[in-house]
Amino acid sequence: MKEIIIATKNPGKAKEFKKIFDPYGIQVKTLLDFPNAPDIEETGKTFRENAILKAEGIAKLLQRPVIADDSGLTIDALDGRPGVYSARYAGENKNDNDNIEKVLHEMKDVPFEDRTAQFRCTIAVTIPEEQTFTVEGVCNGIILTAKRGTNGFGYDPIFYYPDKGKTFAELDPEEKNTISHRGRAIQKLKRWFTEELVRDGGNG
Ligand SMILES: O=c1nc[nH]c2c1ncn2[C@H]1C[C@H](O)[C@@H](COP(=O)(O)OP(=O)(O)OP(=O)(O)O)O1
Ligand SMILES: [Mg+2]
Repeated sequence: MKEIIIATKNPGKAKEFKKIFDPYGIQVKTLLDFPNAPDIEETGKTFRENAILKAEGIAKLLQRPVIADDSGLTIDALDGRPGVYSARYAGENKNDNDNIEKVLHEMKDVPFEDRTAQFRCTIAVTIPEEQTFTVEGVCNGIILTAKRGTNGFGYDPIFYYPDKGKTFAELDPEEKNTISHRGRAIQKLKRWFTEELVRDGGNG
């Protein structure tokens, strides 16, 4: 079986990658399987810079092809915040719920029509001694005034997707993967992981 390393410590992301790669017979390992993996500092100003930092940092250590995902929420009424700070918006030791509460508080006076937002994901792929490339995915939605649903992770309970009439936390995992920023970015990698990965770096 082919195997790919995803340079993430986020269990929600790990689950989504596993579900998407499983039908292709590709086994996903994440940094949750490598407890000694270092924390790569996300010092970049863009999702792309941070995704590259994580993919190249871990590929260098493991000397194997590595994928990294840097993602987050950009809210128009907040001038694009939380953006690259999405994971630490309420502070370094805060959790998903604290981040949601901070966003809801900052948006308490913003009317429905101005609550537009985007989930954004950049995926970087590093092949050691060869190259790094990136793909991106975006998903448009609206920030609700209270949480709805219990699936997913992160900001999913307040991200409403009008086409489905549901928040991301109300969607089934499969349904989320077909429309999400991450699912869309992974779609763009499909040729790479169905052809190239199998040919020359899969460690299968
Ligand atoms: O589908 C999503 N549904 C809800 N929230 C999401 C999603 N995708 C990203 N997000 C939020 C979670 C976190 O607040 C930030 C990602 O930050 P980001 O640095 O990329 O990930 P992370 O620090 O959680 O794990 P890691 O860096 O080890 O991959 O955006
Ligand atoms: Mg992170």
